[in-house]
Amino acid sequence: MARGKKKRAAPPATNPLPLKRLKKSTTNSHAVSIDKLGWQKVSMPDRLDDVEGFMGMEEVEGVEIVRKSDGSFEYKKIAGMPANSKSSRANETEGGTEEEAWKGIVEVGGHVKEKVKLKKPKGKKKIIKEIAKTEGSAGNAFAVLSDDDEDVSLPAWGPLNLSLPVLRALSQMSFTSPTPIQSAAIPEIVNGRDFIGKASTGSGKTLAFGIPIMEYYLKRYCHEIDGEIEKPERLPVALVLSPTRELAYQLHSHLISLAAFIPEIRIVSVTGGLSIQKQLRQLTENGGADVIVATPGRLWEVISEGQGWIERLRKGLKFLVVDEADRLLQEGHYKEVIEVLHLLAKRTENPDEGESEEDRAGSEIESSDEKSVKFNNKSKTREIEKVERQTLVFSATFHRGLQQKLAGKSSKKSIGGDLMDEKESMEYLLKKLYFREKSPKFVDVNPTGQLAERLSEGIIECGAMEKDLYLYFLLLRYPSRTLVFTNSISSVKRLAPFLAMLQLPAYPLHSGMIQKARLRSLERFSSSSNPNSILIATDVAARGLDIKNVDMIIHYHLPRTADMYVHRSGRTARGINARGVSVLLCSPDEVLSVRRLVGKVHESDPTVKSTGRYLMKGFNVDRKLVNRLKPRIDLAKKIADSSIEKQKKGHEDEWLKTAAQELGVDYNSDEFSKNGNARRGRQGSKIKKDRAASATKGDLASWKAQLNELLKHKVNSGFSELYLTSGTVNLAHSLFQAQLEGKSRDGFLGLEERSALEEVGG
Ligand SMILES: Nc1ncnc2c1ncn2[C@@H]1O[C@H](COP(=O)(O)OP(=O)(O)OP(=O)(O)O)[C@@H](O)[C@H]1O
Repeated sequence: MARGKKKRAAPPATNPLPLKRLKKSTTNSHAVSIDKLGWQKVSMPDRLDDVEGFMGMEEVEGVEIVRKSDGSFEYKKIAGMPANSKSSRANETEGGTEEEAWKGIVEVGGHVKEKVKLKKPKGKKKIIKEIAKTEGSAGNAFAVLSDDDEDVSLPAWGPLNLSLPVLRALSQMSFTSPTPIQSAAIPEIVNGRDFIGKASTGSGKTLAFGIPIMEYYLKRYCHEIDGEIEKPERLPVALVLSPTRELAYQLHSHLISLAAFIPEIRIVSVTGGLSIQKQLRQLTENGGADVIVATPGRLWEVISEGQGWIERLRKGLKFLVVDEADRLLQEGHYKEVIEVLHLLAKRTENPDEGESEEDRAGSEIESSDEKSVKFNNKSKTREIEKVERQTLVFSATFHRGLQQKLAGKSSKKSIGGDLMDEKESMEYLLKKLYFREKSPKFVDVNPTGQLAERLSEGIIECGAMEKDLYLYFLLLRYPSRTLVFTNSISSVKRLAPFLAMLQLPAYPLHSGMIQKARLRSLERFSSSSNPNSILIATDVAARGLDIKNVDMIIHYHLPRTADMYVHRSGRTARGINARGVSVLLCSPDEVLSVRRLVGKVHESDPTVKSTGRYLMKGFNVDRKLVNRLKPRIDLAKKIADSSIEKQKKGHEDEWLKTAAQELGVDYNSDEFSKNGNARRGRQGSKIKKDRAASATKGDLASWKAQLNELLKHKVNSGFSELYLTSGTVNLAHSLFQAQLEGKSRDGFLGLEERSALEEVGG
C-alpha cells in the first residue's frame, strides 16, 4: 500500500485553497474514481514564462494508492486530508500554522519516493476580513486601504474606487495608473452598462473588463458570516470568448494575476488541445468555475455535452466578454460563436418563450427595440438587471460601418439588401450579441489612430527573391526580440530552420503545430534569458498576444488587410511608454498595395487628413553591406532546400511504397519519379527539387562546413563601424536612443542616419 502524491497533465485554473493541518491517518478511507480526487493545478509562473512541459499539470494530495492483485490501482482519499467543502475550508483557515501545514513521506511500492510539504497561503483570512470592511464602508475600498494598509498606495487608481484585493494585485503587477481605456471602461461596466471599447493594441483592454469582473465577484461571493465565507449558489459569473488558444491562455493567466488576492475564485480556460472530459471536470470540481475563458469551438463542444451547462451559464453569467470582437465575429468559421450566443441569450432575452429559432432570426431588429423599451421601463429594468448579463466587446479595430453606427452616425450601408452581404457584415453579427441596451456605451479612446503611439513604421523595398537576404540583414543588424510574420505555414516551416542554420534563435508558430509545440515556441521566444529571440509566425500570432519586450515586427509577407497590419504591428510597443518598430519587406510590385494599406490605417490621422496623404518612411539600406551577407544566405538556402526536399521525398516514397504494397506491385522510386515527370511535363522546378533532394551527405556536410566557416567571421558593416554578428547591436538602443534624444518620431534610425531614409509616400 502506498500513500501518494500524484501528478498528471490537465489544468483546472484555480487559486490555491487554504489547507488544513493534516493527519496521517489512513483509516476510514474508501475507493474513489480517479477523477473525483480533487485535483489542483500545479501553480505556474506568471504569464507564459517557464511553462515547458508543465502547462496543465495537476496534483492531488492525501491519496492512498493501492495496487490490486490484478495489477490495477485503486485510489482512496485519506481521512483528514484536504477536503473541498465550504465549511471544512473555513475551518482549515483557522487551524494550521501560518506556513507549514503538514509534512509527510510519499511512498510508492514500499520505496520512499518524495517528501511532501504543504503550505497554507498566507493572509487569506485577513483579506476576507478586509473585504467585509470594504462592503461596510459603502464600497470605498480606499478608506480601508488608507486606514489599514500601508504597503499599497496607488492614488492614480483612486477615482475608480476599487477594492483592496484588486488594488493589491495592481500594485503587485506595478501598474501604478490606469490606461485611458481602463479609466473609460471600468466605471461604465461597474455601473452596469453594456460596453464596446476600441483602443489601440497593447493599451490594457484585458484589465478594462477584468477589473469589473473581479469587483463583481468580490461583492457577490466574498462576505464573511460567522467566520465563514458566504457562498450563494455558485455559478459562473463571466464568460470571455477569445479567437485563439494562445490568446485564451494569455487572458486566463492575466486574469489569474489580477485575482491573486481574491479568495477561492476559480478561473478556468476551455480551449482545444485538452480532453473534453478533463475540461468538464475542471468546470465543475471544487464548487465550479467562476470565470471561463474559452475559444468558441471548444466551448461549443463542451456545452453540447449536456450536464446542464447551458442552463448554468444562462442563469449565472453576469458578463459576456467578446475579446478581439471583429475577428471573432467576422470570420466564417466562428459559426460556433453565433450558436453559443444564441443559446445563452434564450432564457433572458427571448420575450416569447414559444417562438421558434427561425422566427427569432427573422425578427432581430424588432426584438432589440422591444428589449430597449422594456429596459427603459423602471420596474421592468430592475427585474431584467437581476437576471441579465452585460455584454462587453473589445478590439483595437472595428469594421468602419460598425464604428459609424456605434458613434451614432448613419451608416452608408443599408441594413437590408442581399442576405449574404448582411450576414457577413459586422452590423448583422453584432445583433447576434443580444446587447441588453439598444445603444451600448461605445468608447473609442484613439479615434485618430489604431496603432500604438510609440510605434515607428518603415518599409524596405527589395526583390521578391531577396526577402530572405534582407530579413537576415535586419535580424543581424538589429538583434532584438523580433516577430516575423508570413502568410503561409510552409514559409514558417522553411524560415525557422533556415535562420536556425544561420545561428539565429528562431522558433516557429503556426496553427498546424500541436498545442504543446506552439506553447514551447512561445515560451522560448518570451524567455527573459533569450532577449534576441525570433518568432516566425503566421497570423495566428497577430492578435492579442502580449509578450514582453518585443522590439521589432517584420512583415516578411504583406498583411492581407489593413486590420491585420494593425494587429501584427501591435505585438510591439505595448503598455505604457513602450516603443517598437514595424518593418514591411516589400517587392517592387507590392509597393502600390503597401501604400494603399498603410494609407488606410493612417487615414484618420489629422496630418493625413489635412495633407491628403501619408508618407511612409522607407529604409534605404546599404546594398553593398547586404551583398556581403549573400554567400551565407546562398549556402543556408541550399542546405535548407535540400533537407526540405529530402523530407518531402521521404514522405512521398513512403506513401507510394504503401500504395504499391496494397496494390501488390513492385515499387521503384526512380521509375515512379521518371514517369511522374514525363506526365507532368513541368520538369524545370521538379529537376531543381530533385537536385536539392539528391544532394549527397557529403554535399550537405561540405555546405555546412563552408557556412560555419563564414559564420565564424564578422562582417564589417562599413556603415557605422559596427561589425555584424549576432548580439552586438541592439535595435532598441539605436532606434530608441534616437527617439529619446528628441529626433524625428517618424525617422527610422534617427537623424544621424537620415540619409538612409527616403520617402515612399502613401
Ligand atoms: N494600467 C496598466 N499599467 C501598466 N501596464 C498595463 C496596465 N494595464 C495593462 N498593462 C499591460 O499592458 C500590456 C497590454 O495589455 P493587454 O494585453 O490587455 O492589451 P490589449 O489592449 O488587450 O492589446 P491587444 O489589442 O493587442 O490585444 C500587458 O502587458 C499588460 O500587463
